[in-house]
Amino acid sequence: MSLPLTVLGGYLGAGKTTLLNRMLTGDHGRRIAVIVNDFGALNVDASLIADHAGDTIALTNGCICCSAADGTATAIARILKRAADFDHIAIEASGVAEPGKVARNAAAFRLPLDGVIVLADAEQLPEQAANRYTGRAVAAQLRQADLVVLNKTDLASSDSLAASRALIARHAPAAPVIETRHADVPASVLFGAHDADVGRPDAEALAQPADHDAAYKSALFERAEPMSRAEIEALAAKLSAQAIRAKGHVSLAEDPSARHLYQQVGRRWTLTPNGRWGATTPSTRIVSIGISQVRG
Ligand SMILES: Nc1nc2c(ncn2[C@@H]2O[C@H](COP(=O)(O)OP(=O)(O)OP(=O)(O)O)[C@@H](O)[C@H]2O)c(=O)[nH]1
Repeated sequence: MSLPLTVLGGYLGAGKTTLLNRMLTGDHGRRIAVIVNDFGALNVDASLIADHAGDTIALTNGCICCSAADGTATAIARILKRAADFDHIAIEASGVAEPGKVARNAAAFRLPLDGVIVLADAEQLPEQAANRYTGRAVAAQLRQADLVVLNKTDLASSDSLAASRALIARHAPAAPVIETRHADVPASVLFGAHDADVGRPDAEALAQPADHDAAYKSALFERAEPMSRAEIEALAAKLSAQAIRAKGHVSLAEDPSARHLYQQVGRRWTLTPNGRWGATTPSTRIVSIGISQVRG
């Protein structure tokens, strides 16, 4: 029995986990097995994924379209052993992965590809596309999309929204585009994104070797003692100057019993309560991804 596969791609912080959670909690009755791949040493995404009727398999340390491709194969094989328990497989690729390559790696299992959905950050896309380090990856991701979700329209200025639309039209001219806040895409659009008439992975781009593990560096900031809000602000200033994306949990001195979630995309960061520590020893662990390493 084979299960339809959806690959969620898109650059670091574009909203893939947010969209995945919508897929998992949507009122569509499908039981979804999930494979998530975080680039850094912590699989923060796995801890942010909503409760759902399927399984979540987390793959860390490497990008699943290149070095960790074997991990994907093992994860898919594990899911297929219990295929009767699921209706669908969703893979959230890391933010630096080429989702078309992830879909191609999964093709060995003869899973029907339901769609490659690529998220784009309406606020940051123009800058990411113009950046000499990130531009190629962002363009390749868009070219591989069956459906583009232009997300974070609430944060984007009218100029960056217009520039984002133009970039998508250039790199993914055949793909339908849906503009969203907080990846609010209806289930009817989420499933069945792959249509024979729309864009498909760019064969030339897929043939090129990728080595994202060499191009990007991930660093882990760890602190056992609780950190004050002022210390977090100072850390955020440093991280946002050096890292494209950072996320992790924070032990906040001002609110020691609550676990806090640090999320940073580009220069924008948030710190929000995220459950309690429970049996886990409170500590701060933030993984950052950038072109250069960040040390605490
Ligand atoms: N304001 C705003 N924030 C958003 C929106 N979508 C997602 N976010 C926030 O942006 C941050 C990154 O979202 P994620 O869904 O984790 O992004 P991601 O693509 O999974 O990130 P990586 O896996 O690290 O590449 C989180 O803090 C989200 O809550 C949106 O439309 N508007």
